[in-house]
Amino acid sequence: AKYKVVMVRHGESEWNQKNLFCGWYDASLSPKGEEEAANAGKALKQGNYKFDLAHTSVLKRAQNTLGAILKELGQEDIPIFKTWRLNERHYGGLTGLNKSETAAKYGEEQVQIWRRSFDTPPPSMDTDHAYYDQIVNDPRYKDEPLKEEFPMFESLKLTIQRTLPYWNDVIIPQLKEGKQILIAAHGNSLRGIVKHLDNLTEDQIMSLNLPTGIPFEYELDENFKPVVSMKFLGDEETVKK
Ligand SMILES: O=C1c2ccccc2C(=O)c2c1cc(NS(=O)(=O)c1ccccc1O)c(O)c2O
Repeated sequence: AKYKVVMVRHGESEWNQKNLFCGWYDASLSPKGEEEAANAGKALKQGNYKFDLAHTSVLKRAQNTLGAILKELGQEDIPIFKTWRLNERHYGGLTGLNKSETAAKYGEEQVQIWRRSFDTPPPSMDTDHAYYDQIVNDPRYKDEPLKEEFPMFESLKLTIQRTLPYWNDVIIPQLKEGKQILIAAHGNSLRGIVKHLDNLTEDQIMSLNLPTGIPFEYELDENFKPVVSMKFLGDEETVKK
């Protein structure tokens, strides 16, 4: 195929482990997540992958997944682009809540509505939220997003709408230049790219849960249409999961 691009969802975070909505909170990888990241690097090394550059989010669980992979590959010196547009979906006021707290606060039926909907947003993260200051005042966001576009909540639709411009305006031109690219990001930002590439419906993308720490490859034709979609890379055992 004319183009290839490799993507990987970051390894398990400490908040995934505790089943908390994480979103824009900058949680660390759990020990398991670190191991998943190293295994992803081993799988890519096995496949003899050579990257020219990488893209990731401004969140350390994705950045550290990328770092572990590049360390395994011995390619730690390639350019790394970090962008809020590849961040995880912003879960607004649900950030930091677990399953029972969410159901207790909003009711089971509201949870089911949120789970099933593409464009129903969670409640906003208000200024009194425990993590509001830590997130909004983070120096990483000094230049962007702009004040007026800084999200306080996101539906999956809104997440995809702010991820796709980065794919189209930054990554596609680099693919056209012949760059071999690795993207280490989050479940929902990667859903946006996958939905776009495979022209999936809202229901199809909502039922797709990308596994953590298992790289997958797209092979694209000259019009960036998939010739091979989501080919998982890894040892037989891992890929079979
Ligand atoms: O409440 C939500 C939700 C609310 C607002 C936007 C998106 C979602 C959402 O995407 C979601 C939810 C719950 C669960 N399962 S859960 O009810 O077991 C659950 C709740 C809270 C924290 C983690 C849990 O696993 C999911 O698997 C989801 O994908």
